[in-house]
Amino acid sequence: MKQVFIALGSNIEPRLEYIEKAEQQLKKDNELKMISSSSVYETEPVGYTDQSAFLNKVIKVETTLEPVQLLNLCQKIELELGRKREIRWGPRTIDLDILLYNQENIKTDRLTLPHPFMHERAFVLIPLREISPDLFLPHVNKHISNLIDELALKDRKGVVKWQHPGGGIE
Ligand SMILES: Nc1ncnc2c1ncn2[C@@H]1O[C@H](COP(=O)(O)OP(=O)(O)OP(=O)(O)O)[C@@H](O)[C@H]1O
Ligand SMILES: Nc1nc2c(c(=O)[nH]1)N=C(CO)CN2
Repeated sequence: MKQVFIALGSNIEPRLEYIEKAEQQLKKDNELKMISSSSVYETEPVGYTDQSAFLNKVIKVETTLEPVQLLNLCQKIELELGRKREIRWGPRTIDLDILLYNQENIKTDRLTLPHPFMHERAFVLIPLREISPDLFLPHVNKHISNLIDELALKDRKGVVKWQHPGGGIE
């Protein structure tokens, strides 16, 4: 079994539904077991900023799927949930990014692991620290908490635990 972290994001309504459906689809796969799941965070858009706020979370899974098989599964779920590739870093019903696959380093046309931007994205690091507070990232030689400390304050402030408008905290 390989330990894998996956980031989920959505900024087209119903955002929470897209995230929950993607998680359910992943859980359905026989070769994948859900280990833990962060809270849902509401996050300011990064990169292309003229778009709605995202909901983001990070999950930890164990899987016997090879990295490319896991990417295929993630992309199949993105397609099923109506994901269209229009603007780079633009609005999306669902985005599934593989952050880490064991400690493997991979660089092919289709897949880069660890995810090339994960160490600089507050919307990834903050939920990731919630479920893996002692994580060390060999590819940047840093602990997760050091990476978060190094983020600009405004970037950290752009990531807040999301309150479901109907009541309880997610
Ligand atoms: N670790 C990874 N996880 C998911 N996709 C990856 C990864 N590494 C490379 N890719 C490739 O990235 C391509 C573009 O993915 P996508 O359209 O989701 O990018 P994006 O989410 O807009 O931007 P970003 O890559 O900055 O998160 C995919 O077709 C996929 O082949
Ligand atoms: N807040 C936030 N910003 C983003 C996100 C995302 O998931 N959350 N995904 C992007 C492309 O992967 C680009 N920008």
